[in-house]
Amino acid sequence: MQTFSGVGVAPGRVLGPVRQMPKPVQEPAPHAPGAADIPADVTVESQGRRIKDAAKAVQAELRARAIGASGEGKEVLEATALMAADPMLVKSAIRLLSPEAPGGARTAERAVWEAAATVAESLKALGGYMAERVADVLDVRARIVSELRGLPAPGIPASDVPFILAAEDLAPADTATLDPTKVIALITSSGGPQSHTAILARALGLPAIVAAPGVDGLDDGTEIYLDGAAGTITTEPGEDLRLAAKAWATQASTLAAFSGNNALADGFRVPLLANVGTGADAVKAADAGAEGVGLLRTEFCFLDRDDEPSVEEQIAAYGAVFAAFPGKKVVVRTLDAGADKPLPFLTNADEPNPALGVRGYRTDLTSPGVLERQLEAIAAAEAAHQAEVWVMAPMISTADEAARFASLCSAAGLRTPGVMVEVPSAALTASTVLREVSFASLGTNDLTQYAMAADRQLGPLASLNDPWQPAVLQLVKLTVDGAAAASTVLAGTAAAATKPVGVCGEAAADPALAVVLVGLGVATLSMSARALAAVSTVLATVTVEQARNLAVAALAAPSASAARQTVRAQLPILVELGL
Ligand SMILES: C=C(OP(=O)(O)O)C(=O)O
Ligand SMILES: [Mg+2]
Repeated sequence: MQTFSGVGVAPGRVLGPVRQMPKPVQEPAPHAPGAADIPADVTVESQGRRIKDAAKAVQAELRARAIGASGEGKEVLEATALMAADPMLVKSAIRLLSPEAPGGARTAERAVWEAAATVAESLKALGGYMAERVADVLDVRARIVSELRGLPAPGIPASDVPFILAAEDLAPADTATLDPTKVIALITSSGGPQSHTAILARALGLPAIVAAPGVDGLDDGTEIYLDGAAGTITTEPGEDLRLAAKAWATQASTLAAFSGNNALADGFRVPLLANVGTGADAVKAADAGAEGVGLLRTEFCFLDRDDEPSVEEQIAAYGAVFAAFPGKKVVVRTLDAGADKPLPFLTNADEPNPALGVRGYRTDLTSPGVLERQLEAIAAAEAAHQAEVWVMAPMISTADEAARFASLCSAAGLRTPGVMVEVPSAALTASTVLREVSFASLGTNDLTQYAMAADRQLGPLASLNDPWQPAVLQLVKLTVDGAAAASTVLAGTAAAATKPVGVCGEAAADPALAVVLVGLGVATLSMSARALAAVSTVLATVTVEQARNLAVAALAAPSASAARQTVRAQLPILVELGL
């Protein structure tokens, strides 16, 4: 028996076989003309056959997976399968094997790599629908090269049986193909509690542990037990752990669904909203009872793009979200590109320190016009739907930035501008920042990383990267107090109404921390739809006065773990529900 420990980021106790996420495909070395790395018995013909066979094998595999898939996933697999046997790709790769090819003969792997790059370039130049196929060509290229090398195909492994996905870390793009009926839990050797692996796990309701060194070395098929609340992983689980997993499965299915009208024990209303990335997410969130959307991560609509989406494409993407929430609030966040979410048309991949770089609202400095076009699209989508649209900018650091963003919103006809408070300077100066806008939403993921100077993606810094850190709770309090002060200063003016402060960082999805946030004066909580039921069930057990007392206790604690323990000890429902 072996045990591993990491940081539990999504609760749940499950048992199952491990499947490792294959490592990303490395670019084959360029073949230097005249170099003797192609053995004499390897003929152009034999290499050509290898390429054809590899392309056919990839196509057959994708077709087989398409048969078992449905909806959007099926379409993607079918389109990629077609691309795999594209004669243009195979023929141009075979041409590059010849010693007469410009630059000399290549290895089969290198020939496929370069031929696909050329196909991708020409598709990109054609623009529109063709340009959207670039990602498929590059995916096919990686699959054919892996097949030639005898390595497993890149991406989330296909499997007929449910499994626990192990990886070093997951990129946001990997997550598009993750099938929650097959992947029952996630474990990673690196990644922090606020990394996108963690966010995804919570969105899908999958138990997850990050920063567990060694788990990326577990053999495929090894049976493990994991406890996502405790952050522990055990191989060769005994009868006691099997029973624990069974008990959790029974309990999880009995948690009451969210009623869609969240209130504390004394009737005090705290609307629970959802964090979404696409129209499909929004539909699921509405079905789960979300009272609106507290964070539409617009960059998630365009993560696979390397050019700016047109205004029409944006209108369609945002409209799909608004359509799911007629008459309800939808808070749209303008593009938050950079650091863990690069968008090639906005961010520079060579920045030495991307988390402190040109990201979020700051990309307006280097790519002027993109923000205005996005606001135009949001306003047009709003006009076509019934949702009550609020708009906020990510990574606002100063009152001047807030004022400029508000004037851009007003020029676009958007009436409710706001800011994310995720940079400590914005929390510290909330009383002036909030004078410029109508609301704030605390992004506790980034607020924690910047307050603690700890990269949110780094496993070894996970204990610093904890929103229970009293320093982070102080910044939440300063923001709420600043918003109240801004409202008082503006008393008697048209902008005097109380400026609401919500939370849309992952802190809101932790039911115990949600109680503290409400006690600190936060007006709304936004989270992945999966967390709504647990958070509302726990909030319903406290009055606003009790929540305030727990907030005082958490603020006074000397450490994150002491704050967590103090509060959890007062919330017996957590143990009852296994949270
Ligand atoms: C909600 C947040 O935004 P993201 O996780 O997308 O950076 C945050 O930083 O808390
Ligand atoms: Mg953020």
